[in-house]
Amino acid sequence: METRDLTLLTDLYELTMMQGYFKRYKDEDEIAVFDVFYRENPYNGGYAIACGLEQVIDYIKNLKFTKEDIDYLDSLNTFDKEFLDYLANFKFSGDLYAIPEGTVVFPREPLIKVIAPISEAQLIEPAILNFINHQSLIATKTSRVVYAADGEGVMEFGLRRAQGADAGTFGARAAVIAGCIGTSNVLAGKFFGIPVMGTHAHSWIMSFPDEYTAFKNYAKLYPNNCLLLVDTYDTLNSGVPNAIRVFKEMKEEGIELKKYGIRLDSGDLAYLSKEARKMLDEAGFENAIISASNDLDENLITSLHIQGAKINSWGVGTHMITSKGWSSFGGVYKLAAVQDEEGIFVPKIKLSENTEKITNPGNKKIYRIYNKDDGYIRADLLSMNDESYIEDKDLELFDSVDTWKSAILKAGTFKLRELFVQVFDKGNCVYESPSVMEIRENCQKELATLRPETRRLINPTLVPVDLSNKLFRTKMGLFKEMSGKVL
Ligand SMILES: Nc1ncnc2c1ncn2[C@@H]1O[C@H](COP(=O)(O)OP(=O)(O)OP(=O)(O)O)[C@@H](O)[C@H]1O
Ligand SMILES: O=P(O)(O)OC[C@H]1O[C@H](OP(=O)(O)OP(=O)(O)O)[C@H](O)[C@@H]1O
Ligand SMILES: O=C(O)c1cccnc1
Repeated sequence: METRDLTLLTDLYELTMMQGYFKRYKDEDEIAVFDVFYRENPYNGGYAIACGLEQVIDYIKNLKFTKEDIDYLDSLNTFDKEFLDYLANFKFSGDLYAIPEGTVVFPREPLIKVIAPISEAQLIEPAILNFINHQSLIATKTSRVVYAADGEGVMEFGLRRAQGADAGTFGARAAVIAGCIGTSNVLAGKFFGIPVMGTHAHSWIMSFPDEYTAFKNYAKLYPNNCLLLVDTYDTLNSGVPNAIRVFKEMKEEGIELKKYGIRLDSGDLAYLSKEARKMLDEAGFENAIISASNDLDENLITSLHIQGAKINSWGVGTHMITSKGWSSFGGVYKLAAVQDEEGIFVPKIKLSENTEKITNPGNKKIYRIYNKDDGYIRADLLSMNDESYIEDKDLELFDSVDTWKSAILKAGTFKLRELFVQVFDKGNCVYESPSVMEIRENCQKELATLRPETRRLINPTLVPVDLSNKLFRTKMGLFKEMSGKVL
């Protein structure tokens, strides 16, 4: 897709702090480590899906203050000439590490780590959080809807109800990554190379003198993709009989309908789908698809399955694209370390009355630990960047919240994988994003590494995100040092 200049997509306080850092350090900024992480799984689920990295990459690659940007900032009467001259030559010069898109992730582990001069790292905070928070939320919501659909295709229909054009378009990207088979959003199809699909609206039926004529015209025009919306007048007395009449006539005329069936968009979807299934089967159209839409979400789809609904294709819009019921992913960007004169990263901690909100200090990395026998994720391990762990040595894990809890994993019972990939090296992009359809495929594999008990929609078993011995000791040391101290 075309690149956009989003350099001013930041909060004013980042720029005012930047000017302060600039005056303080002049030639060489202090190098800082910032972590992007979230604290609570959306919908009280068992996981989230990391999404939005490609947009972070595009944004950072295109960071550049234009003359118009500088003139605008000048007009705010807040920034001096020396600082504006510095901005005019600004380029991101830092490193960035990330968990690849489509990976399942858990609370309190960094999805992205930025190591950069503090002013640069500060500027990019809001945009990074904007991309990651939005797409990770929609991807996580979608994976729940797709889970409920249990192998039946889910089409993303949300554009018209999304909170703006970006939400509709990047939301469609996230939805396809998390398992939707396609989207009705044509711009998203063009930008991201994802399948576009759909049926037709009530207006098509209403524009003809009668329902039969509307169906017939549609079927003749689109014999390869002919899902007829049957609820405009009377689903069982008019819509389904007219659809069957058209399917029969097309057959008699020797026109093969490839993908065909009906869409239900109102009324009791369980009852109507069962009745429609009987009518279609009796007429010899056993392979006709029955698609349903109308304010669906994971709970309604689950309920419709329990009710024995004969629906085998789902169109989901409003509730998925707006993540109804969980309005924000809640991702944050927190300082974890600063580099001293010797180049050593000095860990920093943010205290809180709420132990869950105390940050994990230091320049860190993440190991994912899989059970050797069944391949499921056993835990994630946050460690300091200079530590390394191997599979043939026992592994000690400390709980990151209830720090008195620890466990030892026996060597040979687990497999390890480091989650971070390097994305920027001294300002140069060293990572190529896979295509959206490749990320989608990878996401399916990722979801299969979650135990069914973690994937379920209600009261899932949580995956622990633990600390290494060194990180645990660093955290405790800083905690003791800082608490009670008036700073
Ligand atoms: N069998 C069912 N069990 C639970 N919920 C259902 C069932 N069938 C439909 N629903 C849901 O009930 C809600 C209301 O649907 P209904 O069609 O009655 O109202 P509506 O959307 O206001 O109708 P209309 O589109 O005709 O204005 C929708 O979210 C729909 O998905
Ligand atoms: O219910 P959602 O999950 O948001 O799915 C998208 C909805 O958008 C359309 O309705 P709309 O009334 O906008 O247009 P229509 O005339 O095509 O039904 C469609 O028929 C779905 O009901
Ligand atoms: O193609 C469809 O059926 C469709 C597209 C957008 C919204 N609702 C339905």
